[in-house]
Amino acid sequence: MAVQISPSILSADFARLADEVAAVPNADWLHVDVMDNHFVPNLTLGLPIVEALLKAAALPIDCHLMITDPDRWAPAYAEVGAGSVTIHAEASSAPVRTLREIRSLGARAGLALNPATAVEPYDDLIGEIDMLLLMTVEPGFGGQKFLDMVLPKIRRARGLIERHGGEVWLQVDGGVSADTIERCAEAGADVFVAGSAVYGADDREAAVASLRSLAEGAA
Ligand SMILES: O=C(CO)[C@H](O)[C@H](O)COP(=O)(O)O
Ligand SMILES: [Fe+2]
Repeated sequence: MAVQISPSILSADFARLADEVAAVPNADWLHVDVMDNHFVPNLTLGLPIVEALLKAAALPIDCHLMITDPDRWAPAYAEVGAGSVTIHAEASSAPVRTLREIRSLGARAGLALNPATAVEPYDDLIGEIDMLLLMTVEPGFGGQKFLDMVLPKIRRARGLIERHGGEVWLQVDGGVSADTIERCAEAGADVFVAGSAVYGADDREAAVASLRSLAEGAA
């Protein structure tokens, strides 16, 4: 279970995106939060900016779609070259079809669950995904406080993934920082999204390195 760090550009300076993505060369992924003002009460960016980022960024892009009707919109993100495309279970009416389509277009397929969504009903979907994303804040905004109540679900999700062979990555997103990352790693997460903890730091590269070493120490 290798630790991976995926800085979220939600907390970056949107007027200087190319410089901001270049500031984290030691990360594994670049986490891009697509929000539509419907599924969540915030509007960020969409396909044209993801396409521009794909040209500007050396890192693979991890697209987190917080949008209504991901069944309609998600495949396009895979088609333009995102390395990973994650849809919300709460928003999808045909997750099996959409996840298979994402995979068939060459991207990793992710399924995200809000803090109040139980993981057990998705046991049978584990074979259809490459990554399970557990939200550790309510989706919509960066800089929120980590929800400790999700820790038992991280543990249960890790058990479920292991029963399916252990190949699926377990990502946590929201309030992940030097104060909380060890708890997540101990519980079984292996991919860590961090927005404000990376882009709020003066030295972004050092913030990524320190999060990685804390997670590795606790895993
Ligand atoms: O999906 C998200 C919010 O919905 C973001 O990825 C997440 O909140 C990152 O920001 P921070 O690390 O500051 O909490
Ligand atoms: Fe996210």
